[in-house]
This record gives sequence, structure tokens and C-alpha cells, in this order.
Amino acid sequence: MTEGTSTVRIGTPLKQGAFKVLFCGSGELGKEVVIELQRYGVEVIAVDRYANAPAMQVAHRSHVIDMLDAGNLRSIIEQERPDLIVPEIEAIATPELVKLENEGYRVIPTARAVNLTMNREGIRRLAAEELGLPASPYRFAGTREEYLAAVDEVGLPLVVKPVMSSSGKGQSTVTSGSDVEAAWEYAQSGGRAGKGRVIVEGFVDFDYEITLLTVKHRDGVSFCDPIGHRQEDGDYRESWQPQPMSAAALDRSMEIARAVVENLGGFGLYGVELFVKGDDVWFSEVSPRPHDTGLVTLISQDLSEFALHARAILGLPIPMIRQNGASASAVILPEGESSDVAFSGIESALSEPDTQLRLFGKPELKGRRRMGVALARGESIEEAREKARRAAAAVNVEL
Ligand SMILES: Nc1ncnc2c1ncn2[C@@H]1O[C@H](COP(=O)(O)OP(=O)(O)OP(=O)(O)O)[C@@H](O)[C@H]1O
Ligand SMILES: NCC(=O)N[C@@H]1O[C@H](COP(=O)([O-])[O-])[C@@H](O)[C@H]1O
Ligand SMILES: [Mg+2]
Repeated sequence: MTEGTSTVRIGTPLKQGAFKVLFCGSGELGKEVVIELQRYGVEVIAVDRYANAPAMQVAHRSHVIDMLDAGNLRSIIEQERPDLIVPEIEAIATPELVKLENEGYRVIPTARAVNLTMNREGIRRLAAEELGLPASPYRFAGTREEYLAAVDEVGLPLVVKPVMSSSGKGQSTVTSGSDVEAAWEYAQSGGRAGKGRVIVEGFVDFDYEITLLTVKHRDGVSFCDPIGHRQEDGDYRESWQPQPMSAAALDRSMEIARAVVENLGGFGLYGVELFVKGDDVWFSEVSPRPHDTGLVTLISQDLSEFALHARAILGLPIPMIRQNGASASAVILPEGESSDVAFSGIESALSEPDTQLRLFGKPELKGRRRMGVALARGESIEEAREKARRAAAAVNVEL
């Protein structure tokens, strides 16, 4: 930091002068940010809807509450009085965060950003209607009748998603008239916050899709190299960096990302999701926080997306981001039921050079759940992807 302009002060954790950060959501992405904050001696409080969530296991203390309940959320925040509130998932009583921010609390990146992005309607209308950015055609629907009308207007093929959901929950692609009914029912059952409105989006026939990690920090806006990824059922399976792109598509992507994060404001790392075809780029959505496809940066960059988020929210400088070359991540995504999962095959997963593993320590598996991720570097993207997939496949999940 430049002499004379130092304003960041970090006290001693668990003492009067501690700098306190409270996480709303305590999954695998939060866990890595907590670890980065711990390295600066920040006092961390992790909150989620269930006990022993990944970030809780590395925080100073934790609370289990229904974060969609405004009263519960407020009472924990008033009890803890954190210097920063860091939302880690979408399903939070975000209007209450707006009120708390008005009362003087600091919400990362801003309460407005969190409130707009927790609901697909907020962010889509901002990006497409206010900022005029290119996006797939879309309609919103709250009833079956509105939904059927929306399907007619948008036309097939299309994608249906609950307005409040993530990781593909409640999402389906409709390619024929016979899927229309099932997509509505699935969206009604699959949203994180229960039944409700859906977005009907025209299907974008992209060549590839990227996440452009974009950091807003004290000295401006910085971009990470683009991350390519492969999704199945709306959930990420593999990601890699750098995704090869034409100069025109990359410029356009940065332009779109900059417009979005400058409007949303605040300090922190954003994951801007974009679809690319040739030199054309469409905005898809944005996370006002580290992104799951950005897990690859744990091996591909000197400062991972989690380290960058920590620096940005603390008001620390980010003079450069070093990329280490072709890298990839592959998820460990078992299906089944267990409340005492064990992992084996780890020696084999780590037997190749430039390979790493993260096991999240989630206390329960019910259905399909991301429990870990394999990371690898290679001479080429293809080699890195193969290595990461081999490492992920070598891990046995014992239920
Ligand atoms: N309109 C669309 N056209 C084509 N593919 C789409 C469209 N919308 C979504 N997809 C595909 O589904 C994936 C998940 O969609 P989206 O990012 O909107 O869901 P999500 O539940 O918010 O996921 P996450 O929380 O993991 O980011 C996208 O990355 C893309 O592969
Ligand atoms: N695409 C969003 C995303 O990846 N979010 C990450 O997954 C966790 C929830 O996992 P869970 O569903 O296994 O509890 C969240 O807490 C966050 O870390
Ligand atoms: Mg997404």
C-alpha cells in the first residue's frame, strides 16, 4: 500500500479489537475464503442451515439458523456485530441485508448486488433491460398459465429455471412439447426456496461458455484469465483455465463483465458467466462471490479466486494475478446416502505430478452432492483435464 494512505487495520482474533467477518453460507467456496482470511488473522464466524458445514470447520465459531428468515438473520448479526457480512449462497433473506447495510453494516460486495443476484429476475432485468447487454430471450412466469404463455413466446428449445436456485437445482432444458409440463413441475419442486416464479430462457447454441472472474478492489477492476467449463444438468463437472478465445470475444467479455460489476459496485470477486459463439458473447448470470468453476484457480493462479476475494474485501491491493498455465478441475460428485462418508484411493489420485485434491468434509450425503474436487496442471488444457478427471475418478467414496 502507498505510504500515508494506510487505512486497513486488523486486530487480534477473539480480542476486543478483532476484525470480524461473518459468512452467510458455509459451503466449500466459503471454506477456502475463510482459510485465506485466517491467514490475515481475521476473526471468522460461519453461519449456515446445518451444523458442521465445511466453512464452519475452519472458522472461529458458527451458528445454525434458517438464513431465509429475516428475524433469525438479523438477530445473529446484531449479536456478532461483524465488520463485514459475506454472503456465500443465494438463499438468504437479502432484503434484510439491505436494511442492515442502511443501518451501517458492510455487506460484500453490496447489499444491492446480493439482493439483485439472489433472484434471476433482478439480475436479468438489470443486465438486459437497464444495461442493454446481450442475453438470451426470456420471460418470467408465476403460474402455470403464465408459464405456458412464456413457452409460446420464447419458443423451443428453451431452458426453465426457478428464479431462486443454483447448481442446476430445478433446471431443465425443453426441446419438445412433451417436456413442457415436466419442466414446470421440476422447477416447482427443485428451487432452493421452494415453489415460485420461474425464468423461461431461449436456449443459446454456444460454442463454449466461460466464467470470467472479475475482481473489484481498491485500485480498480482486474480480470482473471477466462475459465472454460462443462456443465451437466446445470451443474459444473469440469473447468479449465485459460479457455482459448478470439481477441474480439475476450474484449467483449471483459466489456460486459466490467459493465455488470461496476453497476453492482462494492469490493470483492465476481464470477461473470458468459456464452460465446464465434466473436459473439451473451451474458448469462453473475455470482457476487467466488464461483464453483473457479475452484480451478486453487492450482492455476498464485492468488486463487478465494485469496483474491479476501484481499478485495479487506481493502488490500491486488497489483497482479499470476497464471500458472494449462490447469483443470474435476468434481467428485457421488450419489447415495450416508452421514459418515469415507474417501479412499487418495494415494492413487495424488500419484501424478502437479495434482491436488480438496475434500470438503460435508457431514452428510443425500442424493447427489459435490464432496470434493481434483485439480491438475498439464502441458496443454487437454492434458490437464485428463489428469484432473483421472484424479477425481481414482477417489472412492465409501458410503
Ligand atoms: N439459456 C441457456 N442456453 C443454453 N444453456 C444454458 C442456458 N441457461 C443455462 N444453460 C446451461 O446450464 C448451466 C447452468 O445454468 P445457470 O448458470 O443459469 O444455473 P445455476 O443453477 O445458477 O448454476 P450455478 O449456480 O452453478 O452457476 C449453464 O452454465 C449452461 O451450461
Ligand atoms: N453453484 C453454487 C455453488 O457451488 N455453491 C457452493 O456450494 C455450497 C452448497 O453445497 P451443498 O448444496 O452441497 O450444500 C455453497 O455453500 C457454496 O459453497
Ligand atoms: Mg451458473
